[in-house]
Amino acid sequence: MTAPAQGRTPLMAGNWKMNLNHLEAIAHVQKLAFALADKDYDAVEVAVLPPFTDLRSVQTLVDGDKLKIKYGAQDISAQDSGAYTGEISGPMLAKLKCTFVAVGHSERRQYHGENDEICNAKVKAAFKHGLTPILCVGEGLDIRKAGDQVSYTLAQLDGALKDVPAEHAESIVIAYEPVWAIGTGEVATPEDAQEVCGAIRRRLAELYSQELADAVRIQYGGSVKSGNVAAIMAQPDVDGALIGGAALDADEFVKIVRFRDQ
Ligand SMILES: O=C[C@H](O)COP(=O)(O)O
Repeated sequence: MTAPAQGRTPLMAGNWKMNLNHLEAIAHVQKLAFALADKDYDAVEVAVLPPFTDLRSVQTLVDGDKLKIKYGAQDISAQDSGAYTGEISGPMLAKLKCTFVAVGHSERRQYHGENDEICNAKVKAAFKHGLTPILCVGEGLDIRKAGDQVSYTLAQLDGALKDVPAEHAESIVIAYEPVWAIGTGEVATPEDAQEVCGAIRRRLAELYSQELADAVRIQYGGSVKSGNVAAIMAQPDVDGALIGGAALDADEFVKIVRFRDQ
């Protein structure tokens, strides 16, 4: 087994989006746990990001059976509490022992108007409550066609990390998700993924330090499947994947987690 680049443990996270109710969630996580209950499973960190309504069920299962699977939410409010109908706060997610929370997923940006300022507030809210943000960045098709994918994505990174101190930023996870590859079956080439993930790491070194940049995990997301994950993971600056559609099939997700076996 090859050692993870720079000692970074790969993170494979399944973003279920608005799929699987709390009963289906229990069955799904049990299946993952059974399939991943061996020693190699320690070489990859595995997480699921279910809908809010599933989190208590997943927590009960993970706690009760002492599973190594981690879990988190798909969004977080920038506020701690109060009259914010429909929102879920950092303290609520922390109480559910969430490890991760996705921030700025392109679907939040597209359908809920989340801009870099909002993402910045949400990143800070996550850290305030001991949660690890998985900050999603990435360009749309027009930007890609114009060849501006690196500058566009780095501007999103800069905006979301504004005034985030190094002691927090060192544990962030960045997910590079080109919007044109999400749910389309059109996966970025490994070289496309490396180009932007490498640029993200260089920007982290400029914003903070090389040491911090070397420690941060950068995922690729966008039509990841068992058949393409190994080539993407072979890139030096790709440390995992944020998986949407393929994460809803437990067998397929397990194959992705076991990318080294392919
Ligand atoms: O969060 C996951 C991404 O949006 C990727 O989704 P996908 O694997 O269905 O393309």
